[in-house]
Amino acid sequence: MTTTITSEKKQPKQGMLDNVMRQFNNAADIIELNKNIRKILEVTNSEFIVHFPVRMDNGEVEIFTGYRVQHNNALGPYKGGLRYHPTVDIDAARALAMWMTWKTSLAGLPYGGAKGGIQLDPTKYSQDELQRITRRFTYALGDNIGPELDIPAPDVNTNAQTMAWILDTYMSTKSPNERSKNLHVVTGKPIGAGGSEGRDRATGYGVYLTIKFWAESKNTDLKGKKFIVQGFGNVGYWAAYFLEREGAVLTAVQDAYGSIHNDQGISTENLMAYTKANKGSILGFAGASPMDNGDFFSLDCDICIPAALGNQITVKNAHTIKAGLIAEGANGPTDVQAEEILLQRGVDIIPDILCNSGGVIGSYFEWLQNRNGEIWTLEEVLDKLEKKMRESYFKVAQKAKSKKVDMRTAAFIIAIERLEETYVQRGIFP
Ligand SMILES: NC(=O)C1=CN([C@@H]2O[C@H](COP(=O)(O)OP(=O)(O)OC[C@H]3O[C@@H](n4cnc5c(N)ncnc54)[C@H](O)[C@@H]3O)[C@@H](O)[C@H]2O)C=CC1
Ligand SMILES: O=C(O)CCC(=O)C(=O)O
Repeated sequence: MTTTITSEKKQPKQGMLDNVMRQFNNAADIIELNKNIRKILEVTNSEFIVHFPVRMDNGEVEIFTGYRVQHNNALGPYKGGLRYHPTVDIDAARALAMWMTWKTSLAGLPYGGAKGGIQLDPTKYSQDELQRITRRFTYALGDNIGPELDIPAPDVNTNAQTMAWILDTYMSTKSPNERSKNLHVVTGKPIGAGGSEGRDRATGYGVYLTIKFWAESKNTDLKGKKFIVQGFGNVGYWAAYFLEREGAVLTAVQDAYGSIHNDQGISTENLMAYTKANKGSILGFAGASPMDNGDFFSLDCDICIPAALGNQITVKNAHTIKAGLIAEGANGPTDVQAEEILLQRGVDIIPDILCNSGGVIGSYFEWLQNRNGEIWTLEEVLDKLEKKMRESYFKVAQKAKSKKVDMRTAAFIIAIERLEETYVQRGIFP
């Protein structure tokens, strides 16, 4: 099934899809992208919507809806995470799949872009139920995913365990002789199930690295800088952990349950230990005071790291942000109008497709190891990741300077130009 995404002029809808289309069109206009290639990149290649039944612990059967959108595979197999959240729908999956295409292209990976997930609130289900839901979703997707076709990974509310269930289910559909050739059908697996050292922290480490490169280019030190983090999951925690090790001070955190604040500093390790014992919630942590969610983004700080959901920084709060840098750990946290306000106010933004690209780069390393029968050390993985992220960061900074555009537009230009070159070289649109 192929579905057309209409451009923002035809579809004046707010949300992540509107955002990514505006970002794409802005960069495509600047480089006067070949109109035929533009037509291709404006649409998704394939979209799968599956409804599947799962038996709950109480014996009742519930029907779930899952999505997988494959945006583009000109550069290689589709790649991108799976999200379990009530906001997952076809438009969210389309937007997130498109961001993956730009992200993998920018990072110079041999991948295209995809994303998907299940529309559900995982807090309402037991671990056993989540396992059955994940396995039935994997059967429903069937051979529309695959190690050389489309490779899922963790995203919001999915993790290494989810990937292990997918791997196990997918492998069970293959003949015994084929099973070991399918280890790279998902990345972000537990180490014992074929995962890579360092993939757990790769996204947050990458967020930290881009902030470090920003500081380098501004000739400033991260020591003593105050930062706030929205989302204290995989990305938010690891970003905070590495920044804290550099001497920066975490002063506030917001998650799905509420917000906490301590100007003297919040220990990332203590907070993580607390949330693990507190069903994932930061609320009640003794090392900080609760605060209103509405005041979170306007807190006095140097660096703001949105690492939760999309469309969090909007025209409603962009004027109040005090941070001089926004490092986008999340996908699509800043909407286009908010970005205009922030740029006018001189706030720097490290865009998502650069800032959080450590995750998919880490996934690429896992995929390569599985494919080649190799096992790399944590040190090797983090070294290679730093090298790749440094290259991407300064390429974007250089492009922003030469084209006199902001970092996001520069990142999009690099990503789109790589895709354009591929199509032109293949001779499809001479
Ligand atoms: N996990 C990965 O490797 C990558 C994740 N990302 C992006 O990073 C973001 C976070 O992903 P993960 O850390 O993996 O998810 P996660 O599920 O590990 O953590 C999500 C965090 O966000 C919080 N949250 C959820 N809704 C919220 C709300 N309305 N307000 C404030 N906080 C809220 C949750 O309580 C939790 O602390 C997402 O946008 C994801 O797409 C991007 C690249 C890779
Ligand atoms: O690791 C991956 O393959 C993709 C991670 C992801 O979903 C993202 O970068 O948004």
